[in-house]
Amino acid sequence: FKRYKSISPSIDKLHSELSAIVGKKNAVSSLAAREHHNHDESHHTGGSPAIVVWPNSVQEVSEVARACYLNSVPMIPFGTGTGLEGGVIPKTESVTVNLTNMDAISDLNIEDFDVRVQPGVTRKALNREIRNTGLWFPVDPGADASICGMVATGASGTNAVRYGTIKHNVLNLEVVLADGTILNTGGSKRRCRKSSAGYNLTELFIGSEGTLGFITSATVRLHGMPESTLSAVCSFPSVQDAVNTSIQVLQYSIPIARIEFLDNVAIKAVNNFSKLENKIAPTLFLEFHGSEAGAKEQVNQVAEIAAANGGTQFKWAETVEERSKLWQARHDTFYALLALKPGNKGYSTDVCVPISQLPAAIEHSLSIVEKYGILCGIAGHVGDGNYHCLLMLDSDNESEVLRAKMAAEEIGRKAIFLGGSCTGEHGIGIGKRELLKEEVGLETLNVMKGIKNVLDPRNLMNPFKGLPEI
Ligand SMILES: Cc1cc2c(cc1C)N(C[C@H](O)[C@H](O)[C@H](O)COP(=O)(O)OP(=O)(O)OC[C@H]1O[C@@H](n3cnc4c(N)ncnc43)[C@H](O)[C@@H]1O)c1[nH]c(=O)[nH]c(=O)c1N2
Ligand SMILES: O=C(O)C(=O)Cc1ccccc1
Ligand SMILES: [Mn+2]
Repeated sequence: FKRYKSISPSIDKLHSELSAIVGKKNAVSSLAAREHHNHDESHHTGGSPAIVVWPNSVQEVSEVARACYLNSVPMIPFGTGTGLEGGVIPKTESVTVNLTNMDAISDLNIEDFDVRVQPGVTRKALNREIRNTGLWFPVDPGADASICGMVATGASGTNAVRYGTIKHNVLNLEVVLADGTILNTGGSKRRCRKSSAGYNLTELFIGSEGTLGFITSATVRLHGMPESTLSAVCSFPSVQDAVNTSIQVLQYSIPIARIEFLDNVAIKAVNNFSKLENKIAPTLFLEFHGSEAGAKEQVNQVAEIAAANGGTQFKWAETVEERSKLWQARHDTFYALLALKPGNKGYSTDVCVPISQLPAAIEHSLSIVEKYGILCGIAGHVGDGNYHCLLMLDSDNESEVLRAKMAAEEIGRKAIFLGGSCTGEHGIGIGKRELLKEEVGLETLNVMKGIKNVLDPRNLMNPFKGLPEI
């Protein structure tokens, strides 16, 4: 294989220093390693890292950070690379720190419903490990992402309407700062449900996208498995009818576990990709958790609301297999949509609005994609007011790339206008830095920059991501 030819001699010096810390085979500049770490699952592109390192412990992460810090070389934390905002893509000559070798699950406290995971632990791996405890970890982005990566992006998924996002499920974080300092955001060994002690540094790191430091372990909450789980699909005459149903379900405070919207394009894509036979119509995928009687009561209430909005009778996923096929199809919607136009890339939007504004926001998004002539499928965690338009684009078609970018920006801007956010769960990454400014305002942005400056004064942690330029 070809070795990386550094543009600065300091990279070669740093490479030997890193090899001394993590071992030669864990500090690599081969083309394969560099290419493996030059993309995520988004349409974003950029460069490759100069060196990739695989530390095996928090001490090694700290020493790696210290070496990069002293050599003034940028660092990029890398989880499972499933991000949708280009967060792991180098924009400058950098060292990528792949944290997946650190994959311990420890401190499982069944009575307290909590556990500690290192960055190599994915949400599925954790759930496999604890399957016999009667507990589970509910935060479920479509991909089998690392839990620490989910913390870094402020992720959520289909269960958030009932169980919260990652933010509501983190109790403490161990982090390594750019200069190698190791700290616990809530204090060493803290794992209580509540604390009013000092500033909330745990939340500061949630959604920090690798720009403040490395998350080297997360203490997260677990939940009891429900006694009864019922899943169903319901289709509606219009997008508005489906969305109104989800708003009313929330207004009645029905503790629904999952309420996911797919538009016609997404349903067609999912049918093809996952071999399902749903009616091509605006659709809700639903799930109810509770005692047997409790789940049934929720079903009756939601069925009544759906019927009042013109919804069809529920089509039930009867068996465990059918149920997991249904939710796997929902989790694969991104790839199902991409498969509609092979060779195309998907530009995903991720707006989140107050639920009362969902109908206006979705209607506006549909008018924007029509205006720009972009093929788009919509999938949404409508119970949270969060939905994604996947804008399909041929990356060789300059006009289409530009039109998709403009459409995504207008969709984000409208959400901000409606009191919402340009990103509910994917993060700012490379593409939404200007929207962040519009969303939070200059004063707030300046405080963010001040915090960044204190934690990372040399701007070495994942530069050109998250925040607009300092
Ligand atoms: C098909 C499909 C479906 C979905 C999604 C992706 C795909 C491909 N996602 C997006 C993605 O799974 C989500 O953003 C994950 O949180 C990313 O976790 P990774 O470990 O892959 O982070 P990845 O390695 O991609 O990194 C993402 C960002 O976090 C930083 N980072 C990663 N690990 C870190 C660590 N230990 N310390 C510090 N920084 C770190 C990186 O530097 C980067 O900026 C998603 N998301 C979502 O919220 N809801 C959803 O429904 C979906 N659905
Ligand atoms: O499936 C999801 O919820 C995602 O976040 C990924 C995605 C993005 C855009 C369209 C469909 C799915
Ligand atoms: Mn999503």
